Amino acid sequence: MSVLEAKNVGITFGGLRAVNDFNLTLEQGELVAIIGPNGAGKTTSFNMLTGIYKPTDGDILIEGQSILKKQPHEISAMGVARTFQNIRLFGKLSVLDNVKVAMKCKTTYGFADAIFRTQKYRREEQMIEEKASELLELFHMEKISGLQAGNLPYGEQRKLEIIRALGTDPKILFLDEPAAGMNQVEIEDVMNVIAQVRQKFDITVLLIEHHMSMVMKIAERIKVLDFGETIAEGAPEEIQKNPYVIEAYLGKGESGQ
Ligand SMILES: Nc1ncnc2c1ncn2[C@@H]1O[C@H](COP(=O)(O)OP(=O)(O)OP(=O)(O)O)[C@@H](O)[C@H]1O
Repeated sequence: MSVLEAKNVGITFGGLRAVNDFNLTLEQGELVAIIGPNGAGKTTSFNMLTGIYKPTDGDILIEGQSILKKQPHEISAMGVARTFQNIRLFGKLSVLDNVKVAMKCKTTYGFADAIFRTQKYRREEQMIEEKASELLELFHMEKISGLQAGNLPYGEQRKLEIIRALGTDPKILFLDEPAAGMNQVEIEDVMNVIAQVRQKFDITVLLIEHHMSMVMKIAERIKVLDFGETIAEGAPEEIQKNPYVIEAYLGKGESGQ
């Protein structure tokens, strides 16, 4: 069974057809990218796939189950995690606490357990602390785990967002422009992080990215949107040669960033 299946999905805002006839199948462990010019419908598609927007038509299945009637937190519990275009960390909290907060959705203790610090509460809190520390170690951030997240360099904040998303044990990770605003060194770093995520966690990754050189290197398959329509889908080498893509996107001076 596919991890995710979007069938003829579309959404209309007022009179504007933002995404039309969007179809996508993700298999376990795949890394797929969505690209397209500004306003093409990439983020809107992400928002539908993660349950933030309800499509006007079509269906979205995660492991065979429709998400259309589910709330975002229920979809998250089905194994969906995402990062956003804009950084959404708790700037005043430590790096470690940021990861721990993201993992709270995995706890089963109640309010009373927390107030009375029951054994269940202490056991789960310790498990979270250990797992968050392991994740930070894996991505070489353990030495800065006590620093305030808001004081980290930009690239490290973006990396921390990916680690937070991983803390929820996702089956599918949606990354919305993980390399936005990064310099070349930071881009290389985030590419390594994504490669490591796939090696160590066997999860499916769908990403939106404007840095074409990065997309071409790491994606196995690319879907290209333009004015809400899919204009091409295929392996990076096919996409690079596709005349519609060149006209819509690559030809507008956004390649090779
Ligand atoms: N909540 C909304 N209400 C009305 N229109 C919207 C809404 N969200 C998106 N749109 C419109 O839908 C279209 C697609 O926008 P979207 O943000 O998905 O594009 P994008 O490909 O992610 O662009 P960018 O690369 O600039 O982030 C745009 O015309 C946008 O103005």
